Formats: sequence, structure tokens, C-alpha cells
Amino acid sequence: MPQQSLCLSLRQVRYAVGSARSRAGVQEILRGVDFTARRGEVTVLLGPNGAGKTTALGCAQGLLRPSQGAVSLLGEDPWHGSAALRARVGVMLQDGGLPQAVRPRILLEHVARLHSTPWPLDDLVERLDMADFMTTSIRRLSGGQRQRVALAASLIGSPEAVFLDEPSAGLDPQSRQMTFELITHLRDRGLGIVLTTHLLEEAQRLADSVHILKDGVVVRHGTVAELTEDGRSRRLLFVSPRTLTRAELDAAPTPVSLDGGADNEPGARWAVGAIAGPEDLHRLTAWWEHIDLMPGEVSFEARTLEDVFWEVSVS
Ligand SMILES: Nc1ncnc2c1ncn2[C@@H]1O[C@H](COP(=O)(O)OP(=O)(O)OP(=O)(O)O)[C@@H](O)[C@H]1O
Repeated sequence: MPQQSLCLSLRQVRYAVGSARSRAGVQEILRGVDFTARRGEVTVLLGPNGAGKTTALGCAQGLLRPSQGAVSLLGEDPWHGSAALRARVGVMLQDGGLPQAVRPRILLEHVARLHSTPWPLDDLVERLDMADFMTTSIRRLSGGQRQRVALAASLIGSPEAVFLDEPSAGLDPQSRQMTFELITHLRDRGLGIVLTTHLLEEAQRLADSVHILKDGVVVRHGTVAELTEDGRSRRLLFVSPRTLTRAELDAAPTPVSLDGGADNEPGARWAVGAIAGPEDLHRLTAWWEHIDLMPGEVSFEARTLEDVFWEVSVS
């Protein structure tokens, strides 16, 4: 991938708080984070609570100064970022960052005037279905409506890169779908989108690239396909046309159990714990031959990003 398509890179970024003289000492929150995001892609940052996501994004946006390492946002060091850089970057503030007494139309028109080529407000209002509450003060809006105002405010300046923190948190399914469509549209327009979410299904659906942060370091990264099909062992499911005896099950090369609480009866679905490679498959088919069983359906259980996330979280 050519270097110019990168819109953000963090190289071995460390961030520490506290001091050696204090009782708590120095606490390293980021311990050498490597992270990249590209234009025209959605890059998702995942991690359990306290992993360091907000801190990493603070360094990426130039709000926090790393104690070590290098950050480049649209080709500049954001800590020393120029006003021109700030105009090219959109940041979605959480609810608390919005002025409560102002009406969305006034706020968005004001922010639009600060930019040379703002996104046409009417288009944004339509895409986010905001027409009904543009003249209601922000304090009176529902959580989901405020969320959409925050998203619109991050985009009204037509940024080249945008940071979206939990963009669909608290949205109903219809508004969430609208947000998905808008993010897809932003990607098609060539924006670099960095998104944090706790909704793994959302991450799986939107992400071109995923970074999983844990204890201040990126422990996994790649596309969803790379992360979910990384050659690790997978569960295999098969349907047995007859009941299986205890002796047959004991002869299995690897533990076999009924899937999802089914009963041991003809047509039941069985799960085989871990198939790591062709040798395991070979042993399984040899067992089927040995007990004279021709299974019905045979399938691998698709691994999801959620499976990967849990593996990382408990490891
Ligand atoms: N200024 C600070 N002083 C002391 N500890 C801090 C400071 N900033 C962050 N931390 C700690 O660093 C860790 C990482 O915090 P951070 O907010 O970056 O995590 P996060 O991944 O965004 O978590 P969450 O998903 O809960 O929002 C947490 O344990 C937090 O308490």
C-alpha cells in the first residue's frame, strides 16, 4: 500500500502518567502502540475497558503528547498541528462536548462558516434524518438525536480524516442503519475513518482493518477476514443420521459433544472441539469410517470478530 494513502500512523507510541517521585510512580498507559489508518478505509480500534483506546486516540488527534514514539496525521505531527491540519480532521465529540443551549441548525451553520468548503448542510441533514429536530435546543434532544448532531458536527467541515467514537451508541436500529450508510459513503468519498466501538457486530460489518488493543499494546491487527481465518483451530459441526453410542464417542479422536443442548437422536448436530489442520480432519474421517457413520451436513463454524475479541480479552 503506498505511503501516501496512509492518513494516520502511530509508531511505537508510549504514553505515561505520574512521576517517579509520587507514591503511585510512573504508570505506562501506552506501551509501544503501532497503528495505521488509510484513506478510503474504515479502521476500527477495539479493546476491553481500560485498554488505552481513548489515550491512543488522544495521541492520534494531538490532544495528548506521547512520552515516546511518533505520530503522523495527514502528514503532520498533530501535537504541533497547524490550524490547517485541524480543519482537515473531524472529531466526533461525545454528548458532553456539545453546547446544550444551542439548536443544531445554529451550531452546524456556525461550524460550517469556519470551513472553506463545508459539506452542504441540507445533504447532511437528510442523510442523518435530522430535519425534525434542527430547531430544538440540544438539551431537549434524545440521546440518539444528540449522537447524530455530534456526527454531523464532525463532518460539516468536509474533513479528510474523521475520528468517530462509538458513533452508533444509543441509536435505534433505523438510525444505526443510517449511520452505517453514511460511514460507507464517507469511505467511498475517500475519507480515512477511525472508529471505536464496543459493538463487535458493527465492527465486523464496517471495518476494512481492525486493531485490538490490550494493556496498552496492539495485540492483533488485520482485516476481519485475516483475524477470523488466521488458521487457528475451528469447531466443526456435523449432523449424525443416527444416535451415537458411548463407546463410539469414546473412540473419537477429539472430544465430540452435542451442539447447543440437542438430544442424542437421529438428525442431531454434533460439534467437534478443535480442528487445527488436515491431519485432524483425516483422524475425524477415519473415526467415521471406523464407526461406519456417513454424516449429513458437515460445516465449519464461522469465527466472528467477537470470538477473536474474547480470545484476546481472556488470554
Ligand atoms: N491521566 C491519567 N492518569 C491516570 N490514569 C489514567 C489517565 N488516563 C488514563 N488512565 C488510565 O489508563 C487506562 C487506559 O485508559 P483509556 O481511557 O485510554 O482506556 P479505554 O480503552 O479508552 O477504556 P474504555 O473502553 O473504558 O473507554 C485506564 O486504566 C485509565 O484509568
